[in-house]
Formats: sequence, structure tokens, C-alpha cells
Amino acid sequence: MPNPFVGSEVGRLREVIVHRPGVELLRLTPQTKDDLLFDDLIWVHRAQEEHDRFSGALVEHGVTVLHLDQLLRETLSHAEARSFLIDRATDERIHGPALAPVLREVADRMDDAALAELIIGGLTKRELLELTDEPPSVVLHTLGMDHLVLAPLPNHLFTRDASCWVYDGVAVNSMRMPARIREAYTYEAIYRWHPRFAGRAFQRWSDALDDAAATVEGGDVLVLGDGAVLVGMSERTTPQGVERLAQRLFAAGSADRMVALHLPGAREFMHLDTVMTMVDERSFIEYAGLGDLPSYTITPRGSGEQVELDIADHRPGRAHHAIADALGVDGLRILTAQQDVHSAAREQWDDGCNALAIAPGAVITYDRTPTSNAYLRESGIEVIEMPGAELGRGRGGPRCMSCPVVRDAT
Ligand SMILES: NC(=O)NCCC[C@H](N)C(=O)O
Repeated sequence: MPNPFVGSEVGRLREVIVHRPGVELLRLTPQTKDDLLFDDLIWVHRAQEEHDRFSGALVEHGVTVLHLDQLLRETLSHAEARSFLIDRATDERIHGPALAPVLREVADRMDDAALAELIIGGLTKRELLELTDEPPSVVLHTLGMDHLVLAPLPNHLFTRDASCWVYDGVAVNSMRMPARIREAYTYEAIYRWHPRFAGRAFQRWSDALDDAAATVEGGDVLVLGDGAVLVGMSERTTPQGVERLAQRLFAAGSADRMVALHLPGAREFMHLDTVMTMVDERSFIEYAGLGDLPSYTITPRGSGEQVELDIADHRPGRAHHAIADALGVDGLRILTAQQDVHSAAREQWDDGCNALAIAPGAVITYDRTPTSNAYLRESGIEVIEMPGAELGRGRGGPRCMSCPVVRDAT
């Protein structure tokens, strides 16, 4: 088993964590979908078929596919992992002092598989009352029978965001949106206690348990390679989070330059990888409507624990130059298909820019963005299409649905 290491954005992908959608998506209703960050309800059976095609394509191309729910079940066989995750799913500040201990007692009684399903799938009041007597909880009394007592985690589908591997370490991310905060705890437990990770040599770039406002989400982090990192400061990733990530990477000597792009804080641009992804050593697919983004290059001053940050603030229009400099190439090849403004906006919304590279010049994309896909092919990129009619309703594409753990440098 190779040690976790992600040496680039486009080098050969060796090992990845994905999550096949399950019961948590059945919790989406017209009333809950917005808070749960989905734009529509999902036909779960069809979404599972689409996801199986995704995993199948990865396996066909020699990638080891780890399934998040299985990793979680296996992690829960460890007593400390159980209490770590049960503590965080039964927080008194969320459920109140009367309900929290009852939820905890119900969770404690579950076997590993049921507990994994509880953590990811959540629990309604009706389901709770099938497992225990009703406690004198005001919180519970105010809920209808089919209201959720424990929120599900439907965005576990997007394994990219709650943790991300950058060179020889992992950031377990402090998430911006309340609906996604608990996702990071799942990864924290897996990386601490699952035998595939526990005891292996890797660094920690952030710890979701204490980074609070310094939020970073993996969709904003691109591992350019050879010590360079590209990050988006977005609706989700704050400048504080970027500085903290840079400082920890620099202090360990694992990276020595970071380019930060300041994205408009809007849902359609929620992460950098919704508008820009890397498809070979110097080519990026990029959304036509992105415009000139302010950009910064961050480098270390000093070394080790004492490292400080130097910042170069670039003029508008210099972002591509800054990225090319960080990559050590003369210029970038920016791939933006010619299409009318409406079509470009629709394909961006449908994740046409969210390509997952499985090797330099070979990517997986959704089939629902034909113009972008055709343009990539004309540009010499191998495009493996997967269906995304249902999955795409969660506003994430193949890159968002993958957490690379082992990837070659280029
Ligand atoms: N990297 C990504 O862009 N991930 C997609 C996340 C979609 C999810 N529904 C969210 O709003 O957070």
C-alpha cells in the first residue's frame, strides 16, 4: 500500500476516495434541499447508477477506489472512533441537554453498519421513537414526526471538499456551510483510526476541530506540482484559511509558493474547481465568464516553524502569468470553448469546467456539457464521459466527487 501522497493535479491518479450516494439523498425534500445545499431533489436510484459508472471508469483506468461508507464502517470498529463521532453527532449545543444524551444512548447501541448509516443518513423523529421512548425534550416536542432530528450529510457525495491531500499531507477542512461541518469529522476519524491511514507517515495541514473561521474547502485547492499550489478565495475558502494552509505547507517544506485567486463570492463560483480545472501539465479548462480576477502569490520568508508569509499583489489581468510563474512554464494554455454566453453559463453551471484528470491529458467529465467536451477533444485531451443528469443537481462534477489520496507528480 503506497503512502498517501498527491504530487500534482494531473499526474496519474492511483487511489481516490468516493462516496456512492445512499439513504442521505432520500432526505432531500422541497423543504430541506436548500439548507442541504442541493438545487433539486435527486432520483437516487439513477444517481447511484451514474455514480457506479464513475467508479467503474476509475477502476477501468487502474485507479484504486475507496468507498467512504466502507471506510467509515471499518473505522467505527475502533472504540475511540465511535465515541469521537458519536460525541459530534449528539452535540448538546445542537440537540439540547435533554435530547443529546438520548441520541447518544441510541447511537451507542448501534452496530458499526447502523451507526455509519446514522452518521451519514441522519434520523427523523419518527425513526428515533422507534428506537427509544420519547424524552422530555422541548426540542423534540417542537418537531413534527417526519422532521429530522439528526441532519443527514448528502454532500458527502462531494468527497473533494471536506478533506484534501496536498503533497505529503492532508487538510481536514473547516467547512463554511453548517450543512457540511460534520463531514470533516468523518474524515478526521478515518485518517486517525482506519488501518489504511493510522500510523502511516503524513503531515496535517489543518484540523477541522480547531480552525473555525479559517475555512478552506478542497474544491478551492489545486495541487499544481513541484511545490506550487493554486487556491481560490471563494464563497467557501477565506483568506485566513489560505494563509494558514500556506504557513503549514511552507513550515513543513512541502510547498514553497501559493497563488491565490479572489473569486466572486457567488454560488455558481462556489469553489475554484467549478470555474477552472487543470487538464494537463500546463492546460486549464476555464469558464468564459470568469473575468480578470485579483491574484496574489504567497511565498515563505524564513523556514521551519518560524516561517512568515511574503505576498505579491498582482495587477488585474495577471492571474494567468502568476500561475505560469508558479508552474515554471512560459505560459498557460487556457481552454475556453467558443459558445454563446447563455450556453457557456449553462455548461459552467452543469460542471463543464469540473474535469477530473486521471493522467496528464486524460479527464473524466459529465456528458451534459457537450460543447466543452468537444472543445477539450479538439484540443487533444482524452475525455471520458460519464452520465450526470442526477448527480449534477448537487452542483458538483467529477472533480468534486473525488478525493485523491495517491497521485503521481508530473
Ligand atoms: N468542489 C465542489 O465544487 N464541490 C461541489 C459541492 C456542492 C455542494 N452541494 C455544496 O454546495 O457544497
